[in-house]
Amino acid sequence: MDAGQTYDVVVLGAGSTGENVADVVVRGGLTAVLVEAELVGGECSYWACMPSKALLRGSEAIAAARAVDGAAQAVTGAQDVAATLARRDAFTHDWDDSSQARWVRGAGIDLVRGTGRLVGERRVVVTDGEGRTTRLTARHAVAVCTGSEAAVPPIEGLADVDPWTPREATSAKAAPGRLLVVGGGYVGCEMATAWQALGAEVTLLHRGERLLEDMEPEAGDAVAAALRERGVDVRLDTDVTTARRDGTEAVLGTGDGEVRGDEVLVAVGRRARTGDIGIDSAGLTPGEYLDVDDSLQVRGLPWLYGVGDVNGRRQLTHMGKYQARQAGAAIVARVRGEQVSLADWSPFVATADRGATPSVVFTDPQVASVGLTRAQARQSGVAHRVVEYPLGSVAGAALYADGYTGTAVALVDPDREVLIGVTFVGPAVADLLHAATIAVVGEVPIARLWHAVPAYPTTSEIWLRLLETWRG
Ligand SMILES: Cc1cc2nc3c(=O)[nH]c(=O)nc-3n(C[C@H](O)[C@H](O)[C@H](O)COP(=O)(O)OP(=O)(O)OC[C@H]3O[C@@H](n4cnc5c(N)ncnc54)[C@H](O)[C@@H]3O)c2cc1C
Ligand SMILES: NC(=O)c1ccc[n+]([C@@H]2O[C@H](COP(=O)([O-])OP(=O)(O)OC[C@H]3O[C@@H](n4cnc5c(N)ncnc54)[C@H](O)[C@@H]3O)[C@@H](O)[C@H]2O)c1
Repeated sequence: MDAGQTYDVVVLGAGSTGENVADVVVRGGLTAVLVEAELVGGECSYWACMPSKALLRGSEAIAAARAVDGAAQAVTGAQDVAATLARRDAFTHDWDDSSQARWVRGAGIDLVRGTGRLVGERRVVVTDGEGRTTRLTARHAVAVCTGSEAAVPPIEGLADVDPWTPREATSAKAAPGRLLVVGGGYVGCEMATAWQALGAEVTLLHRGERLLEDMEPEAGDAVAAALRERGVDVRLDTDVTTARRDGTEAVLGTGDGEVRGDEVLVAVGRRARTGDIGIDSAGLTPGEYLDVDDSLQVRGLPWLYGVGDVNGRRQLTHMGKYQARQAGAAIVARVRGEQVSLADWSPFVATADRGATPSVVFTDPQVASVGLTRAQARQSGVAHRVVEYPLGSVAGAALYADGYTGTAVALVDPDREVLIGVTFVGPAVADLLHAATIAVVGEVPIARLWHAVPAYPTTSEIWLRLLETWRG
């Protein structure tokens, strides 16, 4: 054991969240160390957002060209799978984190490689691959940013089929012949889209009655229809209860009989990566999400913060980075003895986690949403009026793709006349989303939105159509 080092802030986990906590506190004049067991950059850079979107982008570009008469005639060949995988590898830097490690050091943050564990209040011990240990003490705060890992459903025999987790699905070196996907959420829908386009025969097994069940129903319906049109066998209301290998084949048992494939991707959500990080030394239960307040401080432990996927609030890269900015600001302010307001929308709290979280599912069609869905508004008793409009009727969308079909659903608070939720479903709707996020977060009155004039002929004219529909 070395003599140990002391920093103002010790950050456990150098994923996108941890990197941002460290950066914000160092910019605030504190010292910080990042502890990382695997790759600096975490899940998003190497096994999640970046590789999955790189896998999806090629077929999306081809579909966009095929949807424009005149351009479609130029698309005469098939997608080059090897080149697509090579482009994916370029985005992950071949799973080499040296450029991100360089950024960390350049930002004035120290980096200790190895597995960190809490061993008491503000104390962490890091063990590297050779068994060497480093003791770290935080003067002010430890930020736990250890993320999440794939949840494993209780399916009898599942371990025997050696299933893919999202990590294998985003880093595979070749398309499987037949891929069985269990789970019809974000990962299931995106990876079914990607691997079908790259040559696999995909069966998507989803136990619910609709894909993307937490979103507006138009989303799951449109994505299921598009997947089926591309040849994916989408089976809804299908519970997988058993799994086994029959020679090289994977066999999944469902209420409707057996399904056979070469690989199985299990995509049924996440669990907190807190199982072996010593949180029991702080009186917390290993394996559970960290219970934090809006400044991301663990309740009852003022020196401990839980930021990003590890608190289970919103498991999205941009929300982890947002939480990191808010938590970092709160840590710096508390060290300076300044007042930290926990009021909604203060500089120290992650209010947008509740009711204003944007997300995009990068299927084709895409699903871009922020704020509440109809079902969420109903469940929480929030007064709302629904305004809908077909996206394909907007001139910009019709120009974008022949036969463009899509939907916009907006929820308006009828008393305050502000937007509380917006969902767009359609090709290339991702970049429509930020305007909606600004309207929801800014609580921009409908009367003022009439002055936000969309350029003609862009798909953003959907805003005008929604306002006209609201007015009636
Ligand atoms: C397939 C897939 C696709 C996704 N696509 C998107 C997307 O398009 N957009 C989006 O916004 N979100 C996406 N997400 C979600 C996104 O990946 C996560 O929300 C994000 O990576 C969480 O970041 P984090 O820093 O909190 O955790 P992580 O990225 O998991 O980082 C945690 C880090 O902590 C390290 N660590 C853990 N324990 C220890 C320890 N004891 N000691 C030292 N280090 C430790 C880990 O090695 C890791 O580097 C996707 C997720 C998946 C699975
Ligand atoms: N584009 C993006 O932003 C993006 C992409 C991928 C992942 N993510 C993030 O990662 C998270 C994890 O993605 P995910 O798809 O694994 O989770 P998810 O929560 O989106 O979907 C999981 C699905 O699995 C089903 N399920 C749960 N337990 C099951 C069981 N025992 N058997 C069968 N089905 C079961 C659920 O009903 C749900 O439909 C997402 O919630 C999201 O936060 C984001």
